[in-house]
Amino acid sequence: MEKTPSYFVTKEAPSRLCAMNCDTKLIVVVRDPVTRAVSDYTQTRTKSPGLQSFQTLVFKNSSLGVIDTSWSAVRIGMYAQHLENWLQHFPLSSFLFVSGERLVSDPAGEVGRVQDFLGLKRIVSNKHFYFNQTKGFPCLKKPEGSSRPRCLGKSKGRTHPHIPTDVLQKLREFYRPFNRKFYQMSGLDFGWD
Ligand SMILES: Nc1ncnc2c1ncn2[C@@H]1O[C@H](COP(=O)(O)OS(=O)(=O)O)[C@@H](OP(=O)(O)O)[C@H]1O
Repeated sequence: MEKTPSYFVTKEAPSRLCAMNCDTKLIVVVRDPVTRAVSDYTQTRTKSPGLQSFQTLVFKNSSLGVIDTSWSAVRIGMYAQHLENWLQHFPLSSFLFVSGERLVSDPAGEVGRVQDFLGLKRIVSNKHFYFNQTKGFPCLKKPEGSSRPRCLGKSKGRTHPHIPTDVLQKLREFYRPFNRKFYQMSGLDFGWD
């Protein structure tokens, strides 16, 4: 098993992976691309505190409101385009799409789907999670080999900066056709718009 978010958006990844093993099972965690873009920006800004504002980076031309698709924070969320590339090499049945939103609201349910997809016994269930009020996210009650609860690290679940509503709205409109196409291709409606 291996994971990195960049596989999904790397042009050469599907052909290379298929050359290695075309029966590989593929799990893709997707969340609302607007929130994803802000999350991505938040992450980059942590590493480069002098980074320009989100609204400066997201537009190619702010007066015309043209979204800059060359900005990776935007490009990665164009899921339909990336999936199209993967479907040249892998059948849809090789994929499990995990909802990033449900991973937070119902972690056991989403992990249950992962276990089924991988042909594993449903070992992880509701009883393994609790909602940590301080973190604001679900955490593991008792990870294997430890007697103490464990949440994901500080870099997961950071507070996002405030982005003006009209900017988010423009981005939401931009993503709508890509989202619709992604729902069609995957056969799943993630309800992002
Ligand atoms: N249980 C739990 N605890 C903490 N965080 C959770 C959890 N479940 C999902 N998330 C969401 O995971 C987001 C970070 O994941 P990334 O995809 O950025 O991770 S990575 O790219 O693989 O490093 C992170 O995004 P941000 O909120 O933008 O930080 C979280 O919203």
